[in-house]
Amino acid sequence: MIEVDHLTKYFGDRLALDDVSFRVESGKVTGFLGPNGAGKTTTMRLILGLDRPTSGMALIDGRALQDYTDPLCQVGALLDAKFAHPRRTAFNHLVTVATTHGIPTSRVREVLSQAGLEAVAAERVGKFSLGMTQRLGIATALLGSPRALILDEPINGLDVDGVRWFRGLCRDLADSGVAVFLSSHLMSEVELVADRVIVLGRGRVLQDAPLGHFRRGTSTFEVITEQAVEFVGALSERGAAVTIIDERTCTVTGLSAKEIGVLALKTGTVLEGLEETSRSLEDSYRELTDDHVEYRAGESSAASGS
Ligand SMILES: Nc1ncnc2c1ncn2[C@@H]1O[C@H](COP(=O)(O)OP(=O)(O)OP(=O)(O)O)[C@@H](O)[C@H]1O
Repeated sequence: MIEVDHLTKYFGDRLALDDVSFRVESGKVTGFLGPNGAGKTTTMRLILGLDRPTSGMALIDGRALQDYTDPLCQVGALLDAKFAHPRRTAFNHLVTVATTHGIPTSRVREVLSQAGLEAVAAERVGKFSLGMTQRLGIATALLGSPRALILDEPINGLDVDGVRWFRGLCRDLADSGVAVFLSSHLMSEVELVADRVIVLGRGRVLQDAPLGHFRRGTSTFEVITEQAVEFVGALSERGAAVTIIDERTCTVTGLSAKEIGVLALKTGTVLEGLEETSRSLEDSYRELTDDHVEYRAGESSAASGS
């Protein structure tokens, strides 16, 4: 398990992380979402001991990563897509990392197979597409059979096959007890693989919940009735948010289907239609982070403090 405990990080006078705490549990895939500049990479670097926090700490199964003698067997990481020397072959890159960490070459063949890179093992890394480079980065992270995996934007550059492969890999690793922690700025990527989602905005945790929680918050119902005018009044009085579509149709959020049905019964409203029309998870994630976006198209510099 990865424990992040009250991490705060300043770069000069710039506050990048503000008292961030969460857990990444073993046996689960945890998505780490947030807009550009939210602090995802900074958090991952602090967990890996690549930067020092201003305050707080990050622990892997109760100890800082630097305190382990076999860090590669504790945490495998992919932070930078340009991690390998471009003139090395994929095989040689993996062998170099393996031998410097006392890992046998047989493990290199295993991770090449896991990453679907056997056919290109003898090719130079410099010729790899972004997707192949991501696969090699993930293979490298897997070398030490680690108990936790930290992957920064791993889906970036993967094609449809690659995403399917990655989803299966994450599931298998989590099922074998690994704590999988992966970042993205897109909910559409994270919802494919994650059990739990942590949303970061401007250095703060905005949400930390199972994926299903995001789905629950997105239920909208389309209601069709000849008595729409009266029923809209009753729905609003009951605290629902109602949008009138036409004289017979409205959409309702904030109530369950059962609550809408009971209200219709009580008010003598004949419902001709009651259908759930969920918004996408991406919509609810955008809504959550909208006030915390640091960089937007058309803005020349980062907004601050608002
Ligand atoms: N070495 C550094 N020096 C100064 N500021 C930094 C440094 N690294 C990160 N920052 C700042 O810290 C904040 C968080 O950056 P970080 O890269 O962690 O965000 P992120 O969520 O990973 O974003 P992205 O999705 O764009 O990679 C940003 O405002 C960034 O400019």
